[in-house]
Amino acid sequence: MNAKIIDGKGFAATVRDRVAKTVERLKADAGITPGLAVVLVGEDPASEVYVRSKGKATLEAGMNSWEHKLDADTSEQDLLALIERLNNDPAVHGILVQLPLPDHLDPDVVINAIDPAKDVDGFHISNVGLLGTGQKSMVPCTPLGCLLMLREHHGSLSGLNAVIVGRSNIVGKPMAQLLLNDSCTVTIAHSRTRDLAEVCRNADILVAAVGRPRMIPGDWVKPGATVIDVGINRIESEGKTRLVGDVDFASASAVAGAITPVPGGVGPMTIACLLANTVTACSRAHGLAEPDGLTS
Ligand SMILES: NC(=O)C1=CN([C@@H]2O[C@H](COP(=O)(O)OP(=O)(O)OC[C@H]3O[C@@H](n4cnc5c(N)ncnc54)[C@H](OP(=O)(O)O)[C@@H]3O)[C@@H](O)[C@H]2O)C=CC1
Ligand SMILES: Nc1nc(=O)c2c([nH]1)NC[C@@H]1CN(c3ccc(C(=O)N[C@@H](CCC(=O)O)C(=O)O)cc3)C=[N+]21
Repeated sequence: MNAKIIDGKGFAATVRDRVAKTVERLKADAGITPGLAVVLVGEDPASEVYVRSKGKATLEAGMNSWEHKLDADTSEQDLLALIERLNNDPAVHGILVQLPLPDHLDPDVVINAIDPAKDVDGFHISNVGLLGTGQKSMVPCTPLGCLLMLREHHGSLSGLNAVIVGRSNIVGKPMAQLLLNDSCTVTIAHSRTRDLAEVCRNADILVAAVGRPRMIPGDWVKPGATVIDVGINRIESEGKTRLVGDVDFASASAVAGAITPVPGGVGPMTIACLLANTVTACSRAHGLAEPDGLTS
């Protein structure tokens, strides 16, 4: 193995520490405690795990945390009523509605009901538009975490060829916007892309956000490239479930210059950035200076 392993877990601990220090300052100087409300509809086991770890991380950073667990058959009206209540609650600075939602709920309607200033996921159309035009917004946590790791590793990203595999609204598209804002030359690939292997081989920065276990092998990776593996896939191996990414780590790490592992890469950074966004939202709500190094 030649690649440097980008330690997302370690970097996330640093970000969380910075968040905790900012929270302490907000409490001491302004008497404000940032607060995050997470809404979970239904009983998806993976979502329950994420929601629990988000709640734990929020409390550890010294912030207030609220979990709203609703039945799988909750009506749109009831969910929108809860969001309205959280929008109007001054103690709540961030609202996250865990995705995916049950099929009878339209995620666009639900997300766009969140006050954009409290939309710590950065999924509201206002935030998407602000990011797309290079204005101050709330930035989606997973792409923000990837960007912070890339900047930490490379310094400037200007002029680098970035290829993102995946065009979802929550990962691929905002990742492309952020890398474009940092002056990368950006290609977004997806399931209809022709000769994906060749497209990937052109990447100085390769971001995989597909949801297919170990889909990207080492011979798609340009020697020395930086590989960011967003994929979180649960697979059965030797009678146990384990997590693997969208990149075949064994072969890719022999070629890449640097690579994020799964677990311990992008996932922990996502949670750290959620905390960072909550503190940013709180600071903006009170007209206070924003914490340094925690936004795009
Ligand atoms: N670490 C973290 O914090 C997070 C991890 N994830 C993980 O990241 C992965 C992606 O998530 P998400 O963006 O929500 O997924 P989506 O399913 O919404 O999007 C997947 C994308 O991959 C593309 N794709 C599918 N198959 C292929 C293929 N064979 N070749 C090329 N492209 C393909 C799809 O193309 P098309 O549009 O053409 O269908 C689509 O654009 C998942 O494993 C998810 O669990 C997600 C969020 C946070
Ligand atoms: N509104 C919304 N916002 C999200 O940000 C959101 C969402 N919905 N739905 C689901 C995805 C997925 N996601 C992850 C967060 C942390 C880890 C994480 O911490 N992973 C650990 C491993 C955790 C484990 O062992 O299961 C790691 O990669 O090391 C993974 C995935 C956020 N998402």
